[in-house]
Amino acid sequence: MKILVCGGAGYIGAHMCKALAAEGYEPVVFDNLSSGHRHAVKWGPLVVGDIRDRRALDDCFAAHRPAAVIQFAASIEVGEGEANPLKFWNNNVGGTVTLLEAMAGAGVTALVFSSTCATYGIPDRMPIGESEPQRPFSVYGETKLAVEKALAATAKISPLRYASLRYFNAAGASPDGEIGEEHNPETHLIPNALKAAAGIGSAMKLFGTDYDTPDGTCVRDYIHVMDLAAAHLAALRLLLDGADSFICNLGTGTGLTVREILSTVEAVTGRPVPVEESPRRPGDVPRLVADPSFAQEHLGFFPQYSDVGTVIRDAWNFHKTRWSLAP
Ligand SMILES: NC(=O)c1ccc[n+]([C@@H]2O[C@H](COP(=O)([O-])OP(=O)(O)OC[C@H]3O[C@@H](n4cnc5c(N)ncnc54)[C@H](O)[C@@H]3O)[C@@H](O)[C@H]2O)c1
Ligand SMILES: O=c1ccn([C@@H]2O[C@H](COP(=O)(O)OP(=O)(O)O[C@H]3O[C@H](CO)[C@H](O)[C@H](O)[C@H]3O)[C@@H](O)[C@H]2O)c(=O)[nH]1
Repeated sequence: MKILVCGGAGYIGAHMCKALAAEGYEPVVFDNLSSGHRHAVKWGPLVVGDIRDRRALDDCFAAHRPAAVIQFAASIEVGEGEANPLKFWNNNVGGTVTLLEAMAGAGVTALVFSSTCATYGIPDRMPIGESEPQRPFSVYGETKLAVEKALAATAKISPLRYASLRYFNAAGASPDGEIGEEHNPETHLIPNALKAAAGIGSAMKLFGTDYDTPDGTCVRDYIHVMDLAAAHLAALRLLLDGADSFICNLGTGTGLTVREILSTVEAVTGRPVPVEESPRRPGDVPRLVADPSFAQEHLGFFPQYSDVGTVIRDAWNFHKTRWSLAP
């Protein structure tokens, strides 16, 4: 059975394709390679195209006849969204709307969508449940929330059924080191800390040490990309079996501070992480931790890889090879 994976040449999408292939599905990647990598597409065909290009999508649906779509394609760098909001509205909202139109045209009714904890903004309660108000703090979060609204409205009047998965912080890499996180520029904490530990570039900037958290640094809920892929598979299976639409947080329920991550990076790599304490990064919120109860009940989702040592060991294993460091 073919599954169309939009954004499948990117970080999470590539891990998804590997997981799909391991379960006997054929992932067809549709990606414009704006931030993804041709070398990360290994488990099925790559169609180079843009989700804003209706004709390219129609041709792809006609050629491959996928049973469902998983939609990762987006602009994801929060700071870039503040500097260039129209790029984010055009790509994240315009692109996904065009994809929905093409799906309707092709008669494909099942969609798994990458949403984000960034749609919650600064939450009133912690951990964050799915019914927490959504008041995004960034253009990026606004665009993801807009897509969620487009999905809800479309599902009301059409056969579309969707799963909107609100990820917390994706991290880690395939345990065999075959694929991993290769954003450029990289803004995420764990790869940046590993880079600093490896002695590549200058010290890592630690953004904000005066938050109201146990050690003054931001708290996040890090989820291994393998566990994310497993949750997508579970969501996909439900939709293929005819389940109704649903919205689901994907996190572990455990919050870690930036300093806790840095000390685990030092323990795993056996190297110090040079740090430059810096002002708060605009758009960061102090604390984001998921309530994973619904994912547990609905998807049977119990992370297998997301303890922080495994997350960082797998990421380090991938980057060591990429940076040609001695084993
Ligand atoms: N990385 C995280 O921690 C995180 C957290 C929450 C949500 N998400 C969401 O998960 C998804 C995947 O994130 P990622 O970290 O793998 O990002 P990524 O940048 O590695 O992957 C995105 C992929 O989409 C492709 N793409 C972008 N615009 C496109 C377009 N118009 N047409 C076709 N392809 C296009 C890129 O080339 C890339 O391969 C995104 O939607 C992101 O918002 C990520
Ligand atoms: O070089 C760095 C990188 C990050 N951080 C800090 O580490 C924490 C985590 O930052 P990340 O950039 O790794 O992750 P975010 O929580 O900012 O980002 C996550 O949430 C975003 C929305 O807020 C998007 O969804 C994004 O894709 C997802 O990874 C933050 O306190 C950040 O300030 C640093 O101190 N130095």
